[in-house]
Amino acid sequence: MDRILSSKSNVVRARLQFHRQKSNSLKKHLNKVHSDPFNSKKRGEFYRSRAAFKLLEINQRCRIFHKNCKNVVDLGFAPGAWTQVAVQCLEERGVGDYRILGIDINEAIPYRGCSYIRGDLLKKETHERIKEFFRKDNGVQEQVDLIISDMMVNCTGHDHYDHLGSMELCNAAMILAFDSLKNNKGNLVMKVWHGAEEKLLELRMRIMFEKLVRIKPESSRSQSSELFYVGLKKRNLHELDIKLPDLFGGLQTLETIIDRL
Ligand SMILES: C[S@@+](CC[C@H](N)C(=O)[O-])C[C@H]1O[C@@H](n2cnc3c(N)ncnc32)[C@H](O)[C@@H]1O
Repeated sequence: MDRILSSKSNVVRARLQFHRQKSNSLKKHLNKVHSDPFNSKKRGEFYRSRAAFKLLEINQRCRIFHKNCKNVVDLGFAPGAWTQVAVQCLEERGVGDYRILGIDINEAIPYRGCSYIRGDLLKKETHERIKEFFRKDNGVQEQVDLIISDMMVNCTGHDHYDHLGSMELCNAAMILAFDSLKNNKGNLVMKVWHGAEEKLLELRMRIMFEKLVRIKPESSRSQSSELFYVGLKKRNLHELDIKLPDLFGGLQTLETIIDRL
């Protein structure tokens, strides 16, 4: 009987400890949310997520939403805060005839005046659907002025895996940029998860764009490994005789290309 009672009280003690731990971690989470100055609900803003503030900061630094920016692709659209920022900034600049296409592997609710396609950017079929969207009725293919990518894989918590997943998504965004971004004008914003393969990505971006800016926005949590690469003014790679396989070559190939730019 005594043994049953003591094992029962052990169970009760363990339960209490579990609830205490649970409420401690919940408290920690709530503290983080409440003390976050970029929590959009706290700021009474209308954005669908706090991600909006990162893009606002990037735009402040790089002026990506200018008056000649009309065709925009938002990769990793859901829940849609970056598209909200794009609409707001373009309307403020007086751009009325913009076309914004959001792409996400997950289901999402489109934003007013914008379009959305559910698709995986790692699949060729999604690239084809994006091109189709910007093809006019007379068959003329319109080029894109700006690609913004906030895509990220589901974090495993293992930084290196997450980095490799992010690199794959960045490469897919760069392939889209290679095919669809306007020469001598087009810009690309890309979320990058910091890690070992970043050097390759940086060289590719330096080849593809006249200018590369790396930004860690204040609104991005300091403990997070994310940062943003902004490529400004896409070079005319066709004129420079640089093909896609060259761009995805190894370190030595990339350095040789950079030397002759
Ligand atoms: C950080 S969230 C984007 C937040 C968004 N920028 C906003 O402002 O609301 C990252 C998104 O990338 C999407 N994503 C991840 N892998 C993808 C893929 N292969 N193709 C398309 N979207 C992808 C996820 O579904 C997720 O919605």
